[in-house]
Amino acid sequence: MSRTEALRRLYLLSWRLHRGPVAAYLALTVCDILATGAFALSLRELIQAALGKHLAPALYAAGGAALSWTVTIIGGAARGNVGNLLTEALSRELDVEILQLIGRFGELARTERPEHADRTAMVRGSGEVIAHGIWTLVDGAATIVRLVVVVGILILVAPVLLVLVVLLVPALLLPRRGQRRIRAAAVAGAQDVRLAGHLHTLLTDPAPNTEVRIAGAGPALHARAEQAWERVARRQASAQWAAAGIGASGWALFILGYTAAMLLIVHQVTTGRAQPGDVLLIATLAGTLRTQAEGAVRALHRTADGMSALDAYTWLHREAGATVTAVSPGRIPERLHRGIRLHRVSFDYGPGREVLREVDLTLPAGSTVAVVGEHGAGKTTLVKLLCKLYEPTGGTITVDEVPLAELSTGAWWQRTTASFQDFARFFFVARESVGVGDLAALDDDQRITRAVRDGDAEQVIAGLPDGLGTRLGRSFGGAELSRGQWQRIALSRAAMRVAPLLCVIDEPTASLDARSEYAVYQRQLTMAKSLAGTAGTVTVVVSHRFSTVRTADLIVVLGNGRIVEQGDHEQLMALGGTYAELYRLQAAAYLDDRSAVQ
Ligand SMILES: Nc1ncnc2c1ncn2[C@@H]1O[C@H](COP(=O)(O)OP(=O)(O)OP(=O)(O)O)[C@@H](O)[C@H]1O
Repeated sequence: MSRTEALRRLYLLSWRLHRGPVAAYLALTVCDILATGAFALSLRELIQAALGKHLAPALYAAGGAALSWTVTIIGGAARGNVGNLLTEALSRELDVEILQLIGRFGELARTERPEHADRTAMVRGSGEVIAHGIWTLVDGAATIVRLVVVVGILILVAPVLLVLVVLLVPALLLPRRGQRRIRAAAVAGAQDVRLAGHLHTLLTDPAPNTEVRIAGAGPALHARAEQAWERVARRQASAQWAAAGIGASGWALFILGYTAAMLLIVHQVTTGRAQPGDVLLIATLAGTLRTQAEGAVRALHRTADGMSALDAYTWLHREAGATVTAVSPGRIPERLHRGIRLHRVSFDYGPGREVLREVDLTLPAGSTVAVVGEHGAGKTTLVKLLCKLYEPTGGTITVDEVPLAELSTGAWWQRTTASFQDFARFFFVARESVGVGDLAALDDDQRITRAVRDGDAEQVIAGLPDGLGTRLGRSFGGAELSRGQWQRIALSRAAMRVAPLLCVIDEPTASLDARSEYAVYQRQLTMAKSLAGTAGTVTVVVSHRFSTVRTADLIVVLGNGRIVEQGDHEQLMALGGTYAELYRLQAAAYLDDRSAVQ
């Protein structure tokens, strides 16, 4: 979508939303332009009639000037109010649309790129700036028409004053160059603004702030945030000064021209080639010219902000469009018959950051697969590839022999459930916090109750004052949960879908004690078995605790981006490799712990 298309679209949207106010705004704008011309002409008549001592024409001209002045003042105020109403209505629509567009980004790799994050941060919540810019643009156009009217009258009186109009051009155009500098400074500082925002979150959000306080890192983080803001302020200040200098040089030329024109008219009056009234008229009109030109420049400034946000909005449309129009000819099977296969799959987060290297792996339909390995081995990356959150940079993933890349991302997500270690906390009532796992079933209490059971969260819900109707999250006056309890809510959410083809549980029990972990895992296994019968679901569990995953059908050990070992528990123990060594180490540590307790 180009800028022109976006403008056209937004004006049409405003027209559809508020025909009456749009029509009123345009009518008031036309009246305002006419009133400006009428005022200047009435003034001229008034001066001529007064100098000629003609009372009646002087009175008519005075009436005309008063009327046009009234239209300018009252109409201007009304136009301001109607403009605000239009801006507010459009900004609400835009903010909703912007959120929807951001929500359409499928692949994480793209959204994680810093330049992508910067532009998204610029466009998020910018509905008001865009809407304001859209209506300021109309204002600017009206100001330019008013200028043309004033200029026309000026030239009628004294053609030599055309030079003033020529001198207005640099005065009007140079500030745009200054504005471009200011916009470039905003773009260059976007990363620092985000950094400062992140540091602000660390310093103010209760969860990270606890850690920050205990670590005594507060002052250092404050200093970093200050440095980031200082960099932003320095860039902006230098751009603002440069813009002010450029703008002032344009106006200096105009003032020189204005002084010369006045001297010329005075000279013409003294030599009898012009009337004394012309001096007054020209002084008034030149003043109006300057006011209108300044108005046009101000409108340009305000429009420039709106246009830079509009550019980010058109970029957002293009990015979201690219995601939506991706060809997805493959059909998602009703149930899995063969399973999911990785053929020489590689993935990197950027040049030189390869995390997975030529991984070959078969996840048979109906199986439970455990992925284990050291920190940073690539376990989460692997399951995110299966979830189609990233596209492999090499090789292919197939679902019953259909390449995953050919399946629509949205449709695949409809048949996927996932619970990650950095799970989300929805500060809604508990019913919604679970039900959001399958929006279509948000009102289905039976499904939600079953999901709560499958997520082993029955006790959590029972402990809440209004059960499933309790609001969660203290920041909204609701009940606060422990991390482990939030995690059970997340597991319940993941259990909402009826027949997923892929069920991912990444570190499902990291916040739970050993007994709870065992119970949850058993429950997940039972669920996996039942889903395997319903839809041939592949359940992938990522875990560091080998004791809990020993019953999985297949255990995959990742190391250095490759599969080091795979098989079931007995096979891997018999192999006597990494798995066997780590399993024995964990078991010994557990026994030591127990004997220490006894
Ligand atoms: N979004 C990202 N951008 C860039 N690099 C990333 C990103 N996510 C992970 N990595 C890098 O990829 C590597 C593998 O990370 P991944 O989270 O897949 O490991 P993991 O085995 O799940 O680790 P853990 O057991 O600690 O959760 C790490 O070195 C990490 O730094």
